[in-house]
Formats: sequence, C-alpha cells, structure tokens
Amino acid sequence: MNYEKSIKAFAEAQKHIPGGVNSPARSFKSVGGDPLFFARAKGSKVRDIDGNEFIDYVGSWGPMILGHSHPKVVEAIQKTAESGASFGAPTLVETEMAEQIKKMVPSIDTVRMVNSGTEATMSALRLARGYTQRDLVIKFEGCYHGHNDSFLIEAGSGALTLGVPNTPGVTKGTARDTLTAKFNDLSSVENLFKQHKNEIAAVIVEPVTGNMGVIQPQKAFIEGLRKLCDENKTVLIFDEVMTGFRLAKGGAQEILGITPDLTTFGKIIGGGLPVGAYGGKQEIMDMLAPAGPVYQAGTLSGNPLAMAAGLTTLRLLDETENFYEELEKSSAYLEEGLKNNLKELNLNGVINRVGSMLTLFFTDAEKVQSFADVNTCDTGLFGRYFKTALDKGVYFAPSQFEACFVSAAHSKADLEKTVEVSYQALKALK
Ligand SMILES: NCC(=O)CCC(=O)O
Repeated sequence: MNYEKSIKAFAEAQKHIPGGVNSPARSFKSVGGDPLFFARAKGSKVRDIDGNEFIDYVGSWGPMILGHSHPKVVEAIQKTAESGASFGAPTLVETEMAEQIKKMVPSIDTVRMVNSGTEATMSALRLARGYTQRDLVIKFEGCYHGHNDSFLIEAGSGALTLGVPNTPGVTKGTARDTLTAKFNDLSSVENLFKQHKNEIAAVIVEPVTGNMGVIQPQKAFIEGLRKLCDENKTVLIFDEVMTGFRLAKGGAQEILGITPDLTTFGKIIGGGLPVGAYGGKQEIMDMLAPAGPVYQAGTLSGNPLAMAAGLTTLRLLDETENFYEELEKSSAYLEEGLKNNLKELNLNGVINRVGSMLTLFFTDAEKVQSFADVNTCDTGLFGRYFKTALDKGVYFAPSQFEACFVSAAHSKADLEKTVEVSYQALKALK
C-alpha cells in the first residue's frame, strides 16, 4: 500500500502538534513508522487520506460498537445541531440519558455526565475520597484509568506502550497516595489493606482489563475485591470505560455478577462524541455538589450533541434483538480463526477474548492472566505482525497492550478476510 500522503501529513503535523498527534496511543512509535491519517469511515471500514481501506478493529479505541457513521447516530447529531450545540443549562435529554443508563446498569442509582473517561475516573476518585474521608487509592499494575495524575502510576495503555508507566510531572505526594497491587493476585491487595488500615478510600479496577491487553479476572479475585472493600468500608470502583455497554448491556459487572459501589463510563456511552459518566450508590452520589459538598463541574457536561449520539447508541444496543448474542458469535468466529492460524503455523501465542474484546499476545507463556505474563510478550514480533496486517488491509490497534474491538458492522466476509490476513501476517514472522 502507498502511504505517501499520510507520511507527508505526519511531517507537517509534527511542526505544530507535539509528536504530531493529539493522543500518544495513536502514534505508531512502538510499532515503527508513521501513523495513518484517516479521512472517513463507514461501518467496519476506515479509509486513510491515500485512499487505502482497512477493516478496523480499533473502532476509535472502543466507542464504535455499532460501526462507524451509523445512520441513526448521524441523524441524531445532525438534528440536534440545528437546535444549538451547547447551553450550559439543563436539557431534557440529560435526564433521558440518565434513565437509559440506569435501565441498562442496575447498580447505578444516579449518574453524573462528564466529557471523557479520564474525567469520570478523576471525579469518581475525588468522590470516594470525600465520602470516606480517606486519601489512598489502590490501582493495579498495567491497568489504565485515563491520564489523571493519580492513575499514571504503573499505568497501562499508551503509557505502557511508550515505556512511561510512571510519567514525569506527577508530584511525589500524589504518587504516594496511589498504591499498586497485582491483577488476579488477591493477596497483593490484602497486604495493602493490612498495611494501611482505615486509610484506603477506593479500589479502582478494570474488571476485565483492556489496557494491558484482555485479561479475564479470576472469580476468587474479583469476589475477593468486593469482600475486602466491604470489610474495610472502601469504595469499589469498576472502571467500565472499555467494558461498559460492550460486554453486555450491563457491562462487565453483569457478566461477573459483582456490584461495584461506583462505575465509570466512557467510549460507547458517547457514540463517538466526547462523553464520560460516573454513577452508583445513591448515598455516595448524593455527596456531589450541588446536593453535597464534593465539587465537580463542567461547561460541556451533558452536552446536547454528545447526549444525542450517546443516547441513540445506547438505545440501539438496548433495543436491537440479540445484539450481544450476534456480537458474541462474530467475536468467537474471529477467536477460533486466529487460534487455528497459530496451530496450523505451529506458532506460540495466547489469545484472550471476553465478548467483543480480544488480544493476541505474542508470548511463549501458556496463559496470560497477570501483568507479569503480559510482560513476557515479544513486542518486536507484534510490531511486524501489525505492519503486515496493515499492508494487507486490516487495522489492529498499534500496540501489543491493547484490545481489538469487534463491532456489529463486521460482516462474515470481514472476519474471514481478517483471519486470512492474520494467517499471512503470522506466516511472515517465521
Ligand atoms: N487504551 C487506549 C485508550 O483507551 C485510549 C486511547 C488514547 O489514549 O488515545
């Protein structure tokens, strides 16, 4: 494929935008080469400015579960724009949105809209601290909760991919208030609770991880977190920015059967526009201003355009018959195909999939269940695999430590082509 225009565009962008991108995760730094500049997208496909078309498994890093430019979402945005883009005053659609979220996620008593997943986790942590009157938070190595200072400690996603899990710029004081534990290792959490009795405000976790690649929590681990939080009067926060409305109507908490105290949302909830939200137990949420003393605000929070896109998306997910069953079938087909490829080529690798989130780990390990397992991966091999797949028309996330997202727009033909391209890309590694 010819990427001439993207290469030129990146050279130009670098003169004006730090590193040429507005979010590091979208650079191709870890896989080598220049990122592609996209011009348009429809359904399962994205097109770059050179006119190349790709089957897309990034889906804007998760939001596009219905596929790109879904006609109903486009219509909702267009219609809403005619009535005014932003008022900074209440609108009816915000209550409709809150009702829709509550209907799909039963643990939500009330919910506050914000503008990104980062804002959601930042605000949820402040609320948990205000509620418990404690300072410390436990997060897990390799988990990513957006780019707030408190969470850029042993962080996953782009921070891990680019080798900066602990970024400069976070004060020592802030870093001290974040304790890190090991995902799927309950004893690492128990130890922190023992060492810091009555000091831990919150435990935050991606209930199914996506930001170090996909890892399913072991039952004893996730149940143990709930129990430890109950025993210690600590707020359990599920960060469902990736998993919310994706793994089921009610997200990871529905499939795991665990009720968190607070949940954070992003991505799908905005239907492609910038939206985040956090919600949960009434008693905790009532601490938020103006009802309570914990302050959190936003000019664009509950923005009408964003609400229109998000609410239309959530309603389609809620009302389309067998939506999640069909998505499961497509995703299982992809998993099966990729597994067969590894087997036929006699290559090592682990494929973790939960619903429509999937990661192919380039590792000799038998299983990937922990951050230590993730760190056994050969990122060089991944980079070569990624590039061959790209050249053959399949766009996976440009990092070993991310999930592929399957959407409802991926057709049988798309999935078949992806399995074939993946075979060729794996074969090229031998
Ligand atoms: N794991 C990647 C993301 O969730 C967000 C992408 C970004 O930071 O641009």
